[in-house]
Amino acid sequence: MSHIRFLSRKATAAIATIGVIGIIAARASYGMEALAESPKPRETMITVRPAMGLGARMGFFTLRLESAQQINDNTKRLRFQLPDPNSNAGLCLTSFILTIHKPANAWLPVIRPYTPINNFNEPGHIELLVKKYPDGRASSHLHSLKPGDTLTVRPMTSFKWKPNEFESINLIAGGAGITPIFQLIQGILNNPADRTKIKLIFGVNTDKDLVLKDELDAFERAFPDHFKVVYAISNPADGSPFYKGKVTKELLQKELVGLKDGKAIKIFICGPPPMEAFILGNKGWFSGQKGALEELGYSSGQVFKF
Ligand SMILES: Cc1cc2nc3c(=O)[nH]c(=O)nc-3n(C[C@H](O)[C@H](O)[C@H](O)COP(=O)(O)OP(=O)(O)OC[C@H]3O[C@@H](n4cnc5c(N)ncnc54)[C@H](O)[C@@H]3O)c2cc1C
Repeated sequence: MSHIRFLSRKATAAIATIGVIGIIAARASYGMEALAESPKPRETMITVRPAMGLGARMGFFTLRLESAQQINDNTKRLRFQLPDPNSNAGLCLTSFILTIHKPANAWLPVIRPYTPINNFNEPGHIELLVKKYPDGRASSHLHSLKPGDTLTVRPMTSFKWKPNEFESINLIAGGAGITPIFQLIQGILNNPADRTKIKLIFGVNTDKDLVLKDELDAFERAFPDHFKVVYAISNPADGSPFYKGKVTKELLQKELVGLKDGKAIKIFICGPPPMEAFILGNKGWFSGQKGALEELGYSSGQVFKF
C-alpha cells in the first residue's frame, strides 16, 4: 500500500511539474507574442533587458528591491529597480508580471500574478502594491523582501487596451483588486490622445483599505470630465463620508454609466472571489447563480475580468 501511495505521489508530482512548466511556457509564449503584436504607444512602452541568469532564456528577469513602504496593516508598496536605469519596463497597457520563487521546503515554485502600478513612462523602476494574506505563500514572500533582495519576474500582457475603442468604461474594484484597475486608469489619463470617460466603483471593507486613494483623488481633480470615482465601504468608520455598504445591484444600477446595449461601453472588474461571484455570477455544475450585471441587462461580451 505504502509503495503504491509512494508511486502515486511521485506520479502526481511529476504530472504537476510538467503541468506547471507547460503553463509557464504557454503563457510565456502568449505573452511574447502579445507583446510583439500589440500596438505599442510610446508612453506605454518599457524595455527590460534580460537578466543574465537562470530563466533569462524563458523571458524571466531578476529585479532588485529598492524600497518597501508599509501602506496599512496588510499592504506594502514595493519599488524594484529595473536592470537598466535608463529604460522603462517594456509593458503595454494592460500588463501584469508573474513572480516566481521556490520556498525552501517545497517541490514546486510558487508563481503568482501582480500588477505594476507606477507610471509606465518612468524609467528604471516598477512598483507593486501587495496585500499580504494570512499564510499566503507569494504575498508573505514579497512582504519578507528587504532592500537589496532580488525577485524573479516574467512580464505578461492582459487586456490589450486601444485608446478610444470605447466611449465610456466602468471599472469595479474590490480591495487589492484595485491594482490592475488603477494601471488602466493611469494609462488612459496619461495619454492626452485617449478621450475615454471612466467611472470607478471601488469597494473595500474599511476606510484604511482605500489604498491609492490619494492618487485616485488627484486624477479626479485633474481630469474632472474624464474620471469619476465612488468609494463604497462595508464597515465604515464613524463619520466616514463614503457610500456605506458593499457593492450591491442597486449601487451598480445607480452608478454605472453608458448604455447597456451600446457598443461604446465596457466594464472591467477585479476583486475578491465573493465579490466577483456576486457581480459576474457563479455558474457551474452545481450552481446557476446569475450575476448582478447580467440581471441588470449587461451582456458577458461587455465585461472583462482581470
Ligand atoms: C491578474 C492578477 C493581478 C493581480 N495583481 C495583484 C496585485 O497587484 N497585488 C496583490 O496584492 N494581489 C494581486 N493579485 C492576487 C495575487 O496574484 C495572489 O493571488 C495573492 O497575493 C495571494 O497569493 P498568495 O500566494 O499570497 O496566497 P495563497 O498561498 O494562494 O493563499 C493563501 C490564503 O489566502 C487566501 N487568498 C488568496 N488570494 C485571495 C484573494 N484574492 N482574496 C481573498 N483571499 C485570498 C486563500 O484563500 C488562502 O486561504 C493579482 C491576481 C491576478 C489574477
